[in-house]
Amino acid sequence: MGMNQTITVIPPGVPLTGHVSPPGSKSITNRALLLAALAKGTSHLRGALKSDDTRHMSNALRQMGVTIDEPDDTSFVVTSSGHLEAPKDALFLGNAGTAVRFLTAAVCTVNGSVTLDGDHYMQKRPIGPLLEALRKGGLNAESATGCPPVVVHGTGSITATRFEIDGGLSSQYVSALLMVAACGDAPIEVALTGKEIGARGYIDLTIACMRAFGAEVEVLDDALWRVAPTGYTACDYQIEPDASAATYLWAAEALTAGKIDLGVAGEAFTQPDAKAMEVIAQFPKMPAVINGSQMQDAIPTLAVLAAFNETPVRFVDLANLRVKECDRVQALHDGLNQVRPGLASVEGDDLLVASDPSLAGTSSNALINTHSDHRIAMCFALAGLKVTGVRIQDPECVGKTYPGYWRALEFLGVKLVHGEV
Ligand SMILES: O=C(O)C1=C[C@@H](OP(=O)(O)O)[C@@H](O)[C@H](O)C1
Ligand SMILES: C=C(OP(=O)(O)O)C(=O)O
Repeated sequence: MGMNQTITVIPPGVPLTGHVSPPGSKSITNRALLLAALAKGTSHLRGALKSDDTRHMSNALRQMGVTIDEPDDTSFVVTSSGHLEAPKDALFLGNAGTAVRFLTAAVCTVNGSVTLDGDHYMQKRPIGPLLEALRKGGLNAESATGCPPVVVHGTGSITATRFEIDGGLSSQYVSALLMVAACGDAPIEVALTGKEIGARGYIDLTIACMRAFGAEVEVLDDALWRVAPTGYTACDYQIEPDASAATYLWAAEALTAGKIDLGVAGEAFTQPDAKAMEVIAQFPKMPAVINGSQMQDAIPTLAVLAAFNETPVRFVDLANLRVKECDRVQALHDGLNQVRPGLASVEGDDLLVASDPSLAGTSSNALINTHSDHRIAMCFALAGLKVTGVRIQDPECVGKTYPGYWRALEFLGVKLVHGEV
């Protein structure tokens, strides 16, 4: 499989019904793996995601002396001395934003030099603000381009008492600093500067996970946190299913008027993208304006759903989507216009989806350039449930966060045709 491979989704013509569980949360798995690696002793992580992103995180931690066993498809058993050792080779982290950002801060605890690199997509994803914050905190972290590769020279201790971070481009910078802050020599304040950050819910996830591993985090106000120098304590940790993955199943259900049992109630999710459920439940009467800032990874799902809505939808506050695995505003625009010319337009960072309920049942010759972005592949498969002829390029890219995605659709009765371009 690769860039030349395609999957064509055959519209099922019937409501999709059945039981399909989304995999474990990527965001929580990568936080828990890191915190378990920073804790002395053995932690059992259950309900975890096994995918490219969590493989990159776990392999990097193994390179730094942490033992990670995988007794089954959804568990990691992490045994650590509580300290990360300098790795012999560079850490290769693919296109895993969480792994790159969280580890860039965490490896400041290493006594020695660490190089963190990713694939050519990752080498275009900005990390400058995080490096700047670490440097102002007295740490030595640099990159020639403002993107990976990053080189960190650690002394084995963190003497900073305050980190200041502009999280306007990515909330992951803030999460990264909060998590490493518990490993400081003294209490560390983490303060937001600059613009409002995107999905605050990811900061809540970070703090919840830190507390589960024994950290003490005080929320002083909505732009300031104080983290005590407790380090982390090993624990047994249950990871909830992935809310972003759930959005595709919720949307598939709405589009086909089906009934898909995810085995978990929407209200049970603590991840930001669970907010999309309320919007999906309104289909085909979705709101005229949808703000993407607090559920950014769900926007591709909602944008494709909007194409079948009764009325047009304007997606606003999407600047952050331009620095994801690809420029998602552009990729959604291009893909929707492949499905039917005129379906989408872009104004600044807003995406306007023209919407047309009569799109369902039509044919197209759409070839979706996914740019190897898992979310672009997964969301356009939804268009294929209603429009004949939608071909998704590089379908294996779903392995970043949802390796079982195509199997899940097949399990629900969707026929997929494999081909090549
Ligand atoms: O903290 C996290 O787990 C994530 C935060 C978000 O990134 P940004 O903060 O860069 O928007 C999100 O898009 C990403 O998939 C996961
Ligand atoms: C943006 C994403 O991932 P990350 O930033 O963790 O690479 C995503 O999963 O949609």
